[in-house]
Amino acid sequence: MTSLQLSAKEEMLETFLDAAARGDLSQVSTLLSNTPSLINQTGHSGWTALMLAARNGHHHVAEKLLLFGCDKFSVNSSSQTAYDIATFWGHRHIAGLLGRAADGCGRILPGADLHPHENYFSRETLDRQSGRRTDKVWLEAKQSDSETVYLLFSNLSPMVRTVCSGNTEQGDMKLCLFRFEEVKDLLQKPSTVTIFLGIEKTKSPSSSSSSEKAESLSEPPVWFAINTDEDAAALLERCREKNCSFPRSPNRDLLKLSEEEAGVVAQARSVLAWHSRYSFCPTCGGATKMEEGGYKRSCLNSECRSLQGVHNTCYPRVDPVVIMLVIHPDGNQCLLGRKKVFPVRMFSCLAGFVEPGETLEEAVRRETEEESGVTVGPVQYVSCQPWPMPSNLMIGCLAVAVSTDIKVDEKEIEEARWFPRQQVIDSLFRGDRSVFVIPPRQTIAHQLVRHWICMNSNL
Ligand SMILES: NC(=O)c1ccc[n+]([C@@H]2O[C@H](COP(=O)([O-])OP(=O)(O)OC[C@H]3O[C@@H](n4cnc5c(N)ncnc54)[C@H](O)[C@@H]3O)[C@@H](O)[C@H]2O)c1
Ligand SMILES: [Mg+2]
Ligand SMILES: [Mg+2]
Ligand SMILES: [Mg+2]
Ligand SMILES: [Zn+2]
Repeated sequence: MTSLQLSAKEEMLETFLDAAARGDLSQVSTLLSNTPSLINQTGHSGWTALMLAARNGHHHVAEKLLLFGCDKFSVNSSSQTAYDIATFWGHRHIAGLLGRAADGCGRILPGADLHPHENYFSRETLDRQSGRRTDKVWLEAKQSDSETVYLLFSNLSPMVRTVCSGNTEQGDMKLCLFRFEEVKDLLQKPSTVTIFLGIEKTKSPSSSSSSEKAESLSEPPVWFAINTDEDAAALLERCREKNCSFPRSPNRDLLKLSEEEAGVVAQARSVLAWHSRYSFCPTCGGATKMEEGGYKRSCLNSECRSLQGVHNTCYPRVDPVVIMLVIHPDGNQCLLGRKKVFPVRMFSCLAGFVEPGETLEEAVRRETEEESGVTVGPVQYVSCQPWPMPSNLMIGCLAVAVSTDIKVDEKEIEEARWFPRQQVIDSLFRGDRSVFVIPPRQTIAHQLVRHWICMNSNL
């Protein structure tokens, strides 16, 4: 083989890898059809096409490469598979594609059977249809539609019934769903707050049969949530189901819902909580009225500054919180802390509210330093989680420490420690509670720790 031929081959390989990295599906397909041997080859970076597609979030390219039979278990010089790369960069749709347990990935990657980075409270089962919020006529018509679904909240807790599914995805609690006829008297009461949540997402047309297609011509059901101050016991009698209740401890009880229902509750509870806390205008203290299906409050005082221009006081709040898993400079230990209120032996990631005029990276560094005395260098975003207690957005990061001495802020943290990887694996995968207990899987703290362990699972 001449050197000219060799470089032509190399050039083709680099073109192929570049197409995968850019997400150019048609070029990837053409090159593979002509030269199937390209599929698992690595370029000078030591990365395969699948790794590059996984790095840059190109789902279609990853799918095509798998279809052509590429090897998803090959590793780069840092011993990362394409799955590890997709997970690290937060491309959960690709991680899901690569991590399906059926083909043995679960054996290699302990977390592969759990949707990576699809955090609890984050599944969107409703299409929010924000454009409809200003359409009063449509909203009113939908409120009395017999297909419309209502969730009933009392004191910001949704009515649920206890079930024993035995399946963590399905949950041990189910939302009680109501129809217009069952709640129409509540809708008339001035103290009731009713918000529009969205319409049920339709299934993809290609997967539906012809009878389903005819059905889908009518609009899918619309969902609303109601918060009422009516007597809770009387409200429970409205439900046809048994074992109904309004959970007393949202922090604990709302974690028992299915992934789908948790997503709806995250949205509903945060917006309802905003209405219950912001009934007066933050600018002039005047009375306000609800608008836009519950996504706006406007001041009734015609002189109020908040009526001129756009003001964030008129819209529902989201409070950003950084939550970080701080990794020791040796790469093999992580920093976890415990608050006095935590259950015995539970340690979690450090967390704190982002302050005005602060970047996420700075908030991670400041809160870590305040709470543990540890100085942090590089910060990497991983994934986020709506946390409706009442309306936090937990922004999950990995961070690397540049100092290791711990000095806790005793006002907030009782103890913080470096935990070796082995102890974390024992607690996370073997359920060993002798050293420490990790928060439940529904928390982003748990998922960050899992992410760190899985990232390095085949090192
Ligand atoms: N889902 C999870 O895995 C997870 C884990 C840890 C914490 N959290 C949530 O993150 C939140 C913040 O964490 P933290 O308590 O460590 O924060 P933090 O370290 O900033 O300390 C909290 C204190 O900050 C002050 N504060 C500043 N802005 C605030 C705001 N907008 N709302 C309330 N208090 C504010 C208050 O004095 C409060 O006591 C907690 O309330 C908790 O609900 C969730
Ligand atoms: Mg904190
Ligand atoms: Mg703090
Ligand atoms: Mg703080
Ligand atoms: Zn006002």
